[in-house]
Amino acid sequence: MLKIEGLSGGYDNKLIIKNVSFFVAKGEMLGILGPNGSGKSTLLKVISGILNMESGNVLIEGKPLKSYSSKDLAKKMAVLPQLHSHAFSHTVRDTIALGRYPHQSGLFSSWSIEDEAAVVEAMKLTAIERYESQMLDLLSGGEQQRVFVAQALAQQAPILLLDEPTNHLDIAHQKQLLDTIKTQAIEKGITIVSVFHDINLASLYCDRLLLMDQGEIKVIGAPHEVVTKDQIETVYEARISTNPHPERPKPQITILSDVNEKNNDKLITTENFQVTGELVVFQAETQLKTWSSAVTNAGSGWYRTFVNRRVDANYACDNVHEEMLEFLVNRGFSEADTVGMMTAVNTTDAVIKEYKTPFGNVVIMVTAGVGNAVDVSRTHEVEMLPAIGTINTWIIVNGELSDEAFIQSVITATEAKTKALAFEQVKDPRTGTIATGTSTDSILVAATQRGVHIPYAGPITEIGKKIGLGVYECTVEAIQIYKKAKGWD
Ligand SMILES: Nc1ncnc2c1ncn2[C@@H]1O[C@H](COP(=O)(O)OP(=O)(O)OP(=O)(O)O)[C@@H](O)[C@H]1O
Repeated sequence: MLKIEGLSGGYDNKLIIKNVSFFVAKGEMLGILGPNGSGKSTLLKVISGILNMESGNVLIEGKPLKSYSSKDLAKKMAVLPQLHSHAFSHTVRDTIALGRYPHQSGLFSSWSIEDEAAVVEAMKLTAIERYESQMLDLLSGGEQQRVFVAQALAQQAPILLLDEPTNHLDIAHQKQLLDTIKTQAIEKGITIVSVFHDINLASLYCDRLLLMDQGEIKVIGAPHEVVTKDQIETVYEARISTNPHPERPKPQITILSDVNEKNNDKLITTENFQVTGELVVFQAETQLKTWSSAVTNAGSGWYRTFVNRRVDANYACDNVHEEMLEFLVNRGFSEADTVGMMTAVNTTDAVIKEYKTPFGNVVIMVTAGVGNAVDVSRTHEVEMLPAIGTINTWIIVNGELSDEAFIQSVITATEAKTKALAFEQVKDPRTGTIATGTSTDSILVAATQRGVHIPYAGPITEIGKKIGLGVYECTVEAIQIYKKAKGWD
C-alpha cells in the first residue's frame, strides 16, 4: 500500500531523514516512535509531500508520490499534522467539511450526499456531533484535536498519516480515538502510519512499530520486538522497565525514577505482627512489594498490611471477595493497603518466626489446618469436595527481591511445606497417601525492596536456605499445634 525506499530529506541544507525504508500493508497500523527531534514529524512530512525528498522514493499503491496531482494525492492520503494553525475561525462542521475538498469537482462544486454522509460519520466516530455549530477556537485543546482527526477521517482516504493523534486528549478520549482509528483499519482496510509519544499506546494499538533514532530507523517490527528494555533505554536515554499488558501480548513500559526519596530503613521483624482471636495482622510503615494468592489484593502490588482472618469452619459465601473486603473495611483496613487471606484455624495458633541471614532477617508466618490435606498427585482419582482447612504461608524479606527470586521463594516454600507434611505423616484421607498440601493453600511473599539485591531464592542461596528451613519448621510446628487441638495424637 505504502512503500518507502531509501528516503532522505529534511529542511534547507539540513538532512534530517536518512535512508529510511519500510513497507506498510493495506489495513496495517504502523506506529512511529522516537525521542524529541529524532525526525518523526519530518518523516511524515516527506512521505506526505509537504517537504521535498532529497533522495529515495515514496510509492503509493505502486506509483511514485510525484506522479499524483495534489488533489489525487489527497484522495489517497489524509494527513493530521502535529500543530494546527487556523488563521480564521470556522465552525466545527465547516472545519471538518474542509476534509472533503479533494472530492469536490468543478469551479462551483456542490455539496453531495456523500460529502454530507462523510462529515456526519466523521463527527460520530470522534464523538464531536454536539459541538457541530460551535466555533473551533472556543473549544478545548482536546476537543479541537478531535475535530482535526474528524477532518482527516472525512477525507476518506485509504491512507491516514497521523502526527500524535492523541495529543491533548484525556485517557478516555485517547482510548476512544485509537479504538476508532484501529477499527477503521480493521473494518475498512485503511492503512495508518501514526507518530506516538506514548510508547504504551503505540504498543497496544499498532501492528508494528518503527523506532527512529537521529533520523534513521533503529528497529522496525512487532511491538514485542521493538519495546524492549535495551532498545528503549538506549534510544530515549531514560531508565525504564518493561511489563506485560494484562490482556494482550503488547509490552508496556514503566519509567524508573532516579530521585532518591527519603527511605524508611526500619527492618521488618516479628514485632510487626499482632495476633488476636480473629486475626493475624502484619503491619509495616511503608509498602512492601507483594506477590500472593490471597482473597483480597491477590497478584503483585505494593501493600503494607497483611491480614490472615479466622473464619468459621462452615464459612460459605456467594461472593467471597466482596464479603472479605467488607469485613476488612469494617475493621478499619484500607483496600488500597491490605492483602487479606482466610483460615479456619485458630489465629492464636499461628507460628511466626524470624530467621537471620547475613543481609537482613526473613520473617515467616504459617497457619496450618490439615483436616483437608490432599495428595496432589492423586487428586484426579477422587472426588474433591469443597472443604475448609488451609495452610497459609507468609514469607517477608528484608531485601530487594528480583522477579526470579519472588517465584523461587514460592517454589522453595512449597517444597518445604510438603516436606513438613511428610515429616508429620499427614495423609490424604481419600487415598491414604502422604499429603502434599491442602486443596486451598495460599501463599504470600513480600519484600521491602530496600537493602541487598537478592537475584535468586532457590535452596542454593542464603535466602533460599532460610526460607526452606523457616517454612519447614513453622509448618511442622503449626501442624503439631493443629493435631493437638484436634486431639489427633
Ligand atoms: N522547519 C524546520 N526547519 C529546520 N529544521 C527543522 C524544522 N522543523 C524541525 N526541524 C529539525 O528537524 C529535526 C527533527 O524534527 P522533527 O520535528 O521531525 O522531530 P520529531 O521526532 O517529530 O520531534 P518531536 O518528538 O519533538 O515532535 C529537529 O532537529 C528539528 O530541530
